[in-house]
Amino acid sequence: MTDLLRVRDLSTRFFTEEGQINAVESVSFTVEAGSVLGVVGESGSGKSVTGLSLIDLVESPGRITSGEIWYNNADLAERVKGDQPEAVDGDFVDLRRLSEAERRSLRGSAFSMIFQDPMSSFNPSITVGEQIAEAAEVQRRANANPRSTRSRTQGYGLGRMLLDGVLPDRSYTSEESWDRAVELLERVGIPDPAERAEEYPHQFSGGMLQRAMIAQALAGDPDLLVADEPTTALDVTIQAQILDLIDDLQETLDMSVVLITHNLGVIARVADRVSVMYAGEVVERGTLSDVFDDPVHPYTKGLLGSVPDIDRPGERLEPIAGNVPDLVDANMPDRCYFADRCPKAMTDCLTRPPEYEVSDSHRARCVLAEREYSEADAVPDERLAGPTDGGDGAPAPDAGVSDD
Ligand SMILES: Nc1ncnc2c1ncn2[C@@H]1O[C@H](COP(=O)(O)OP(=O)(O)OP(=O)(O)O)[C@@H](O)[C@H]1O
Ligand code: NI
Repeated sequence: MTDLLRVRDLSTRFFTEEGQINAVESVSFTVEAGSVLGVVGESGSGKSVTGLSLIDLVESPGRITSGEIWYNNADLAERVKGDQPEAVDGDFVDLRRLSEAERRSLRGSAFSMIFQDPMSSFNPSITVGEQIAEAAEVQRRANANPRSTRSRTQGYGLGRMLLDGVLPDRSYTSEESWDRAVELLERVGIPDPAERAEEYPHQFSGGMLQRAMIAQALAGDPDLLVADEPTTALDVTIQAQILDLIDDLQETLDMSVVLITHNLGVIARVADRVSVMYAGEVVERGTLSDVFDDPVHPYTKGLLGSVPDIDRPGERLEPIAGNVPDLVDANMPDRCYFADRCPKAMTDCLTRPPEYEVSDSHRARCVLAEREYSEADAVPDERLAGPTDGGDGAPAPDAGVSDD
């Protein structure tokens, strides 16, 4: 299977008054062409910021601070090669080394995104059909003249992303784009699409509007759709329908999907590959079966509810008690970020673990990929979970930890 995206050591930080927040920390993963990558993890683990980073939508005070995002696109590689040979490797282009204008021109056409709340993607005072036609129109014009995608900011999530603006009336969109909008609405399963296209967002149910947002995201025929909690706000039956739709579109349109969710059931239903995020890092990744049937990281096992208590009776019976670290750089311990919550923490875990290779397809940022758990090496509890260290990264002392 060919790769669509190869993400290497990507880090995204926010520079806030509270300090530097390491929202995404040296993350690597691959998105295969024509497949679904599920990104799962607790709230605050960096899933959304990872998705935004992929399509270059991180806003101030945040920015990508390092890493590479290699995108497989032979035409783009050919176009860029002359000016920027260092940004090209075969058919792959490192998006991070492209100009702002070049990256912008890929939004909507190469990459698109949908969110949890479709209402935020639509302007309430413009018909749904018109807004989808605008997205189609922008892509049509961009395709005609790839270097001139203009921006007009107005502030509706997806619309803004796709066209950076809302055109004031229908005269700006062509008949062709309107027809395309109706076709897209039909494609996402909206009955009577020609009539529904004339309606306003508030006339759509939540599920129907979610479908319409997907239609809008598909207007540019993207290679990659990033779907951030696309079904979280919907009731269970509708959730299943939307997931099936995304799965179906992924196959018939031969695009790749990055599906962000905290729901393992959602992942199990549609993902081919899985990245498990914890505290801004990908702690385990692999095929669905690598991660679900053969998890290595105690965090993954905890998420799956399969950490056996019998290994350490009487201790941490809750699979994953405690909270995700706050990701403020100064508070991040110089040890495995999960060690404080881990039922299998060993002295090895007092240094930062690399990503270990479990198999060709499977990686885990945990020493248990290499060795068995040993009771003899268990870390004394005083060295974990206490107040954060003094900043030099040394573990807290073994004795004399005060409780105040
Ligand atoms: N605009 C911002 N300014 C400052 N910090 C931010 C901003 N956006 C995100 N963060 C921080 O980045 C970290 C990762 O957030 P992110 O939204 O990616 O988590 P998530 O895994 O998507 O969580 P959830 O499941 O709740 O959506 C969090 O610590 C969050 O506070
Ligand atoms: Ni999120």
